[in-house]
Amino acid sequence: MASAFIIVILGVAVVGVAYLYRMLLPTPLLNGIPYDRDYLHRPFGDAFAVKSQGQRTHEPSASVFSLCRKLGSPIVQLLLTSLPGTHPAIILDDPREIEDILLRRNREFDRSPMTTELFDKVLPKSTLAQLTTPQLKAQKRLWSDVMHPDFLRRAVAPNLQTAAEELVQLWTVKAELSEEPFEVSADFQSTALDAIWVAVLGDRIGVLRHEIAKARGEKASEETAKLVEIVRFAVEEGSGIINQGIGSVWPALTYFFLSLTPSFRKFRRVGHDEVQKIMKRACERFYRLSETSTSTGDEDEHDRCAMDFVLRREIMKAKKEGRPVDPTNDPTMIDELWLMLLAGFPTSAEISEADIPLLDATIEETVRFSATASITSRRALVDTQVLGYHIPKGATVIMNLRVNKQPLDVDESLRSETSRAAQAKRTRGGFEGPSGRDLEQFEPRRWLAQDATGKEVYDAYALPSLNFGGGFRGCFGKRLAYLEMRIVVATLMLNFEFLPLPEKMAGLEAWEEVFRKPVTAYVKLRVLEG
Ligand code: HEM
Repeated sequence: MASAFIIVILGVAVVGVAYLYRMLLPTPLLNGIPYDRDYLHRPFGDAFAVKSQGQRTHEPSASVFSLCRKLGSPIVQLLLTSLPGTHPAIILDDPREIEDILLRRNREFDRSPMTTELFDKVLPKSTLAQLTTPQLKAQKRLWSDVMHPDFLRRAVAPNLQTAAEELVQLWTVKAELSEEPFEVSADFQSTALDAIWVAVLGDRIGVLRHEIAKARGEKASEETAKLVEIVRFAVEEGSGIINQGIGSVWPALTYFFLSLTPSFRKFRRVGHDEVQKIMKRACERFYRLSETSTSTGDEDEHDRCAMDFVLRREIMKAKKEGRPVDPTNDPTMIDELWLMLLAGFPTSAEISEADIPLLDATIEETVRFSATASITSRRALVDTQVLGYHIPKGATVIMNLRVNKQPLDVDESLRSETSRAAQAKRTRGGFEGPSGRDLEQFEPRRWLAQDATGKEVYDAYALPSLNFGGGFRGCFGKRLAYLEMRIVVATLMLNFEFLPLPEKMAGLEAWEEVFRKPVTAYVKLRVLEG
C-alpha cells in the first residue's frame, strides 16, 4: 500500500516537473515573425542569452536588437516562457516604422507594462509608472505647460545659463592648475544635477559651487556639502534601483527584495522629505501671494520653476473654489517631481533663442550619436499589423531608438500608409538621401538643408529622431533637455578651445544602465580670453 502511494507521489512529481519544464519552454507566435530557432527548446527561450550578452558588453539594448541583424529581419520575436501572464514580445528595429508607431499610432499602441512595472515600486504615482487612463491624461495636462517654450525661456533658461557659467568657472580653475587633459563625467553630472534641480524645484543646491571651492582648495560650506550629499544619494539610489529592475528577467521579484533593504526605504524617505520641504516653502510663498494677488492666470511672474507653476495653479484653483488644499501631502506631486529629477539627471537668453543652424544640427547629431536612451516599448491595444505581420492585442513591441546603422531592407508595400506618407514629405529622401549616409560617423551636416532662398537651415526631420520616444507618451522633458544642451554646449564653445586628445582618452565606448553614458569623457582645454 505504502509503495503504491510512493509510486503515485513520484508519478505526480514527474508529471509536475515535466509540466513546469514545458511551461518554461517558449511557444512562438504562429504569425510568421522570425525567431531564433536555436533557443526554441531551451527553458526561458533566448531571454537569458540576450541578458548575458548585454551584461558582457555593457550595452543591453544593443544585445536585444542584435537579434534582428542575426536573423536579417527588422522584426523578430523574442522567445520567452509559456508561463501564464507572459505576453508575446516582438523586437522592432526599423526607424521609420518605430517613428510611425510612436507618433501616429497612439490608438493602437500604449505605454507597455514592461516600462510601467519598472517605475511602479520606485515612483508609483509618476507618469512613467502608469498606463494611459483618464486619470493619467489629467495628470499630464496639469504638468504640460511647464515645458511651454515661453515658460522655459523666461523662468528656466536663466538658471540653466548660471549652471553653464559655473561649469566654465570650474573648468577654468582646473585648466589653470594643469595643462593635462582631465576627466569631466562627474562635472557634467554636477551641472545636470544643478540645472535640473533648479529647473524643477527652483532651489539652488550649489553642487558646482561646492566643486569650484574644492578645486580652488577652499573650504566648502558644510551646509551645502550636506545637502549635496543627500541629493546625490537620492538621485543615484533612485537611478540605481530602476537600473536593477531593467537588468532583471523578473523585475517584480527583484523589486520585492529591494523594497526590504534599508537603502530603498532611505531613498523613499529622504527623497520624499527633501522635496516636501522645498514644496512647503513654495506653498507658503504662494499662500502669502494669494492673499494679495488677484491673478488666477496660467502664467505668473512669481513662477521660477516647474513646481511653482503647478503648485500656484492648484492653490489658486482651490482658493477660487473656496476649499482647503495642501499639495505638499499629494504623493502624485512628489513622485512626478522626482521622476523629472531622475530623468533630467543625465542631460548634460540669448543662446536659447539665437538662430544658429549648425549648433542645432550638432546637438541633434549628438543626441543621435550618443543615444542616451536606446530603447522603449509599447503594448498593442488591439489586434494590428506591423511590417505586414499580425501583432496580437496585448503583445509588447520593443523598439530600437538608436539610429546608428543603415536600416535593414523592407518592401515599401509592407509599410503602413502613414509611414509611407511621412516618407513622401522628407524632401531630401531620409535614409535614401544624403542625410542617411555613413550613419556610424558623427556628421552634424546631415541635419542641414537649404531653404528656397539658398540659406542654410536646420532640418529636424532629415531622419527620424527617436531618442526621446514620441507621441502622447513621448518624453515630457525633451524641450528642457534640448534647451539645456544648447545653453551648455554654446557657453562652453564660447569660453574654451577644445584641443585634440591622445587616442587612449578619446574613446567612444559607452556603459548603458537606465541611460547610456560614456565610459570616460576627457577634455584638454585652452581658456579663450574674454
Ligand atoms: C537627454 C535627456 C533625456 C532623454 C534621452 C529622455 C528620453 C526619454 C524617453 C526615451 C522616454 C520614453 C518615451 C517613449 O516611450 O515614447 C522618456 C519619457 C519621459 N521623460 Fe525623458 N528623457 C530625457 C530627459 C528628460 C527630462 C529633463 C525630463 C523632465 C524634466 C523627462 C521626463 C520624462 C517623462 C515624465 C517621461 C514619461 C512620459 C510619459 O510616459 O508619458 N525626460 N524620456
